[in-house]
Amino acid sequence: MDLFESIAEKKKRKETKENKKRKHRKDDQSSSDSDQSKKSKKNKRKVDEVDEDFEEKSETSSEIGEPIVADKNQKLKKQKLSADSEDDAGEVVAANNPNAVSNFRISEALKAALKSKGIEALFPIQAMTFNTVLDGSDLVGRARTGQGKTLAFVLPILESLTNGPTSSSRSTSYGRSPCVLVLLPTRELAKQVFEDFQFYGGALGLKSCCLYGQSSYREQEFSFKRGVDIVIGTPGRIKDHIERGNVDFSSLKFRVLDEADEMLRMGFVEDVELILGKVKDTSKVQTLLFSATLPDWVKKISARFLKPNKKTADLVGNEKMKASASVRHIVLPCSSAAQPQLIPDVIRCYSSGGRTIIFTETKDSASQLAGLLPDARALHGDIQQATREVTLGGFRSGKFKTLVATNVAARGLDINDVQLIIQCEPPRDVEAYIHRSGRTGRAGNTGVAVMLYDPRKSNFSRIERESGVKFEHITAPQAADVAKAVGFDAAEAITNVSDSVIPAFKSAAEELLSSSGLSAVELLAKALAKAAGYTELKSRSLLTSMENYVTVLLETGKPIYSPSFVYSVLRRFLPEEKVESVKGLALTADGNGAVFDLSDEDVDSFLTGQENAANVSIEVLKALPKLQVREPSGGRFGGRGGGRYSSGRGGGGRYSGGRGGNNRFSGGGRGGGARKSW
Ligand SMILES: Nc1ncnc2c1ncn2[C@@H]1O[C@H](COP(=O)(O)OP(=O)(O)OP(=O)(O)O)[C@@H](O)[C@H]1O
Repeated sequence: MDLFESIAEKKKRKETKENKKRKHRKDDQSSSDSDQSKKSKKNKRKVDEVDEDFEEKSETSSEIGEPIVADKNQKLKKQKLSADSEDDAGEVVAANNPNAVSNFRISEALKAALKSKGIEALFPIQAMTFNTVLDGSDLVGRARTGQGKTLAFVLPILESLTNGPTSSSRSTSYGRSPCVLVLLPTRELAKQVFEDFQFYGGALGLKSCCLYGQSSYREQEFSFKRGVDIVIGTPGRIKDHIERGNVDFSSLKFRVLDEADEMLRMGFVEDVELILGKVKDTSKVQTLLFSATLPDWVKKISARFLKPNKKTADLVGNEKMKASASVRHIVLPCSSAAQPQLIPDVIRCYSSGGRTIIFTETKDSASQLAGLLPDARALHGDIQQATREVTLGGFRSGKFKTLVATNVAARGLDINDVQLIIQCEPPRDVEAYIHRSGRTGRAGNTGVAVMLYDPRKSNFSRIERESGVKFEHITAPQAADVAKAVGFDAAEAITNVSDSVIPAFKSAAEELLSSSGLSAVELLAKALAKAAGYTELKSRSLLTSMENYVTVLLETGKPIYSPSFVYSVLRRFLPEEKVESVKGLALTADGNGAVFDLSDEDVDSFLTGQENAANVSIEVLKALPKLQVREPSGGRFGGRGGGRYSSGRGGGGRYSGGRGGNNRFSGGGRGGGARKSW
């Protein structure tokens, strides 16, 4: 959304969106207004908009196994489908679209289940790997976030068990042992994948169960006693059941590691290895690994679990862009103190009225920030499981629109209408950035990912380099931006108030008009601001996004090599307490200046004071210049302290400043620090 879109343009955009929704509602009248049917609307959009050229992707992970190459000639023509001829549309999809479900060995029951979700064609990763899995190969699959990797293993496994190679040897007796095991890194993701297996597997008469911490052992033990086909869960609880002798994984036919790189990381790999090792004859089990990120180190470890003739399907390959290509990747300079005031404005300007997920590095900061933000809840590992489930359920159903989470929500979670991701600081590693920003812009939708950073402490150039993202640089939304973003909705809210209120409020309105000394337009502007939740609008600085601060540039006519020199210059003509009040001091990339924030009431003393200091110039900035990036000092991502300055190597980019105008400044990125627990 262009921040500077006029209200009229926004009205037009909203009407177009409403018309589209009405059109989808017409097509989708049968579906109940559940999250699933919202997904089917999204899926339907996907089918209507299918227009994929299959190119052969160069394989980076060919060492992991023989690459699967899509049929070079598979070209899908643009589907111009009229929404009201739904059945014809289905035939049209089948005739022209090689990815149409009917072109794959998928049973009628499973086709019907897919159709009920609005799925009539497979996504590329699914189409590329379906036959490989159904025909019995081990597989490593990589596709960007939100590209349908879950069904890429769900569908062929279910078909194999009911109509394919493993159907004849599958037990259907009471008390049977499971033949499929799916391991995931978090409870929420385990529940989400379980729901897919329960829905699609249930359509084929298969039983699934979900195992994760702080859930009832008894129910799980009953499932095992009755017999279950598919077990989905997190390693800790699965290991517990093995140690209690409740479940026998010796005759598994499928082992799946979803978010495989996370599952093979320190802290999981030992349990994963113990669990997968329960299979008696590994020649009889198919092992599938999927993730949007597969760092080089995964190849070595995964070789322990995969057969020599394993296959690879890699839709990311050598492409520079590893993160979601349907997301706007934005960086915004902001001190941690300014975040609670800034974030509500970023949400108003960039969430398009949808859901927002905010990521913090620690559980405490997630809880604290959630407590400071309107309509927000926290999700992290210290929260009781029952509360976590209520929270996530409430977020999915729209009871509240802002979720503040640690990395427990970074991977896999597929939640409808997440329009905005905010990261409070650059994450520890590029994989976290890719997965967090991938909670939006899924299944063909677009989204926005805003990463806040402190120019003095942060360095995101490595994330930019390793993710292939070219960050869009902005500064804090200013009053005019916020008014533009919320003005339309506020105007609509006032327009929608029933005329029946006018007689009751008319005299108060006339009294207000005559006594306020303001014009009708000025009073209405106040009413709009109040309807949007604002009683005042403060300006924000460009460097730290602090309210009632401004950013200034100091130059001395010669190069400036360190912040301490700047403080010594300021002390020549300002009292100590004024010098100490300076915030966020950073050096410009050209080495000739320094920028820092001042409170509004101190600006005059700095500007007049400069006349008493030779060759010193101070000016209030309308936009940030390129800044020097603080290099991490030591370790994989360096420490938070120390660190050298270098002329902005990374992250230099153009940005649309809060007050408009295009200027250049370079980004910073956070130094690392110990791995945070979730
Ligand atoms: N063939 C399809 N047609 C339409 N929608 C689909 C199709 N396959 C999956 N989807 C939808 O796409 C969304 C993303 O799917 P999924 O969560 O499996 O993505 P993913 O690649 O696993 O993402 P991540 O890497 O973040 O885990 C889900 O809402 C799913 O229902």
